[in-house]
Amino acid sequence: MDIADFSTTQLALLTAERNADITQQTTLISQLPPTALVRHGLAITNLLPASQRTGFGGRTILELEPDNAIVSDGKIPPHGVRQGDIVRVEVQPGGSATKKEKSELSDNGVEGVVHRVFEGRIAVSVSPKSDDGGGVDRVLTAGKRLWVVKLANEVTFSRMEKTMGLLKGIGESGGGSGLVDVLFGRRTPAVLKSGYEREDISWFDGGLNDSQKEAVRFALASPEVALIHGPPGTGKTQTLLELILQLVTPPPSSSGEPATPKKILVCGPSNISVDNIVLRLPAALPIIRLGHPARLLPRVLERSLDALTRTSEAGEIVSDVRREMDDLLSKLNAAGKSRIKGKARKDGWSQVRDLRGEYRRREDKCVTEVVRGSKVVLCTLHGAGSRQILSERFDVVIIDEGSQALEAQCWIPLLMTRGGVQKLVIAGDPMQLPPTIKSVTGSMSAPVLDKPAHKTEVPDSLEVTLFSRLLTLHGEGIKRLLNTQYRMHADIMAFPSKELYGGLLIAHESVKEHLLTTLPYEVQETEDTAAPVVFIDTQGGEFPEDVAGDPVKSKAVALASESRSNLLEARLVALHVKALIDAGVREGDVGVLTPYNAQVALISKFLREAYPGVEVNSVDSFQGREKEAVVISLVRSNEKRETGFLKDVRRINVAVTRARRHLCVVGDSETVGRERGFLRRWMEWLGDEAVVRYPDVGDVLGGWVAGLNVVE
Ligand SMILES: Nc1ncnc2c1ncn2[C@@H]1O[C@H](COP(=O)(O)OP(=O)(O)OP(=O)(O)O)[C@@H](O)[C@H]1O
Repeated sequence: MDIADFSTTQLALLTAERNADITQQTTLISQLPPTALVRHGLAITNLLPASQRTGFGGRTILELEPDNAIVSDGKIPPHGVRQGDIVRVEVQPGGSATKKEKSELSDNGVEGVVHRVFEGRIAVSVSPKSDDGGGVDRVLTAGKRLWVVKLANEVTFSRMEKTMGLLKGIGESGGGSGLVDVLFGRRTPAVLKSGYEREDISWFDGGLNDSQKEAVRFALASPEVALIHGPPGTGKTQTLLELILQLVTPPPSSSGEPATPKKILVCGPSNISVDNIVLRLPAALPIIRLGHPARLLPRVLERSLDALTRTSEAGEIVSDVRREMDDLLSKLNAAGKSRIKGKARKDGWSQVRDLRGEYRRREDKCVTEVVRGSKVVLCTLHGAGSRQILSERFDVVIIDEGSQALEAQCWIPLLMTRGGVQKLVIAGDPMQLPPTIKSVTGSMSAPVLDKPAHKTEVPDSLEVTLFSRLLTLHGEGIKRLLNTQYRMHADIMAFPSKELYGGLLIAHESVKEHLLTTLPYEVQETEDTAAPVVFIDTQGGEFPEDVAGDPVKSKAVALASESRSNLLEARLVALHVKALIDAGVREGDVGVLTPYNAQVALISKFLREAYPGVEVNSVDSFQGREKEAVVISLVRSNEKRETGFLKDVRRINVAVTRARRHLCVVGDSETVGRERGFLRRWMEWLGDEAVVRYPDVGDVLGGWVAGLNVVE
């Protein structure tokens, strides 16, 4: 495949995606009133400044609280702003503000990352660069109510574009390193050409199953590239942990010579994917987790740059500068009579800027020392482009959850670090959901599996992941399948295994027959708790879907807000949840999943009061997680037999494979089964293998509200 062609196409696709992202966000922000933006999870209104201090990297941490004149309990009302989101803090426009006034307020705001979200407080971290224009000061001294608006994350795009630019340069100059050539099919991977020896390995984790051991062996032996295919619950992370330990503490060679440990960069598409590994690595291993402290799990912070630089000697000098800066900031922020004004204020801010520069320089030096001393560096794929590791050289790059990463993201650790990466190992599962794409481009945008048709074909959609492209390019020989899963009852696993994993999945002894009735606490045996799979079939048209959404004309807004729901089906779901909980299943062990956000909202409303511990979520947001009992609401039931979102087999796969001991599917087999292929076969399978119920609409309506104490 031509490298330059590939990167040029990627650049065009990334531009389209960036534009779609910005258009959607800005259209929503400019067209919807603040209340609707809050409802869409895009903003928090009515805030006041509470405090300001200096955080890691000289960032200003700005804390905001709800205005007590508006909220009586001191709590921020429900919102969708999460830790790690990129936001702008602005003076809140009044109800009658014109477009021009709104845009001025926006220009005067300041951008940052959400550092922490508490019930009654939100902390935003503003980098020195984005505060160069004095935005924090302007916002804080405005004396007005503030709001926080979520922004499209453009930084991610710039880094991917930069990386694709580098790749294009490599292509135009006629080729790359051994690894780059293998990744584009210009060279055959050595393991495919000459095979490899199955060496005896002394395992750190003796409990690995045979397929996991084989995957580690293969990844160690392959000089350039190895794919580890991990279907749901098969221990991808467990396998990668072993691989990491083997790479950093290799056994001596056969002649007794000590082997050179490899320096490894471990990445994942999300912070949580990286933190999951950090938490499971031995405490004695010198590792470092890079990343914005705002985005790391609290338990991971002690292995973060922030913590490790503080505890080093050089870190003490850095702390002195930080203290000096904080003193100055608190003087500048003083209100009332002691408020510094005029020239003194201007000089004060210029001194803060100088101190920030000094702080960063010292911190950089300290960071370089800490990174150099770590055998394993862990960060997001995006984070691998951060300046803290630009000058580091890594031997091996390991990517977890590779099927959820854009290919351009995967190139960041390979090209943005100092060069010389010899080997790439990717763990993933192309049968689960790929990264979410907003732009509609190319033939691959239809909900099909993300495989290019031919090995020389340049992918025309961002949905084609590096994992899948490499599989098409080099064939099955380049991957190893983890075949034993430790999550699902064998009946829950049966359909996905047969349809999507060639019937190769095995349910481990420990889970193969487990049911809700064998949970480690008491659960009554009922028709529901004794069944691994239940299908509540609403066929017959008496449980029709609705179209929900804000009455907004703009197409972008409509697209972002339109969703489907199904009121009667939501009631059936709630009834089933009630039956499980009445039998003794704990609320925290039950999850409700549905592809549609409107249905998530509806079911949440039904269950919130009675069962606050039951998690209701969209399928896409629940990927990577599990519950003992999962109830799936399929929503679609219409005369046109449209199935929309459900068509993507990966979405159904993710939904089904979240369940450990009990799966209940609620849906209309006539609508869903109309779709030829996978969906029809699924409906047939459920009809034959599950405990099937045909609900009566009268039963669902009558007496139900009183029974569940529902808040409608
Ligand atoms: N060899 C093994 N023996 C016993 N349990 C195992 C083994 N390998 C993995 N597990 C267990 O299986 C579960 C899933 O493992 P892990 O989190 O590593 O899988 P994963 O493939 O990364 O998960 P997901 O499908 O959610 O991405 C964990 O509870 C883990 O402890």
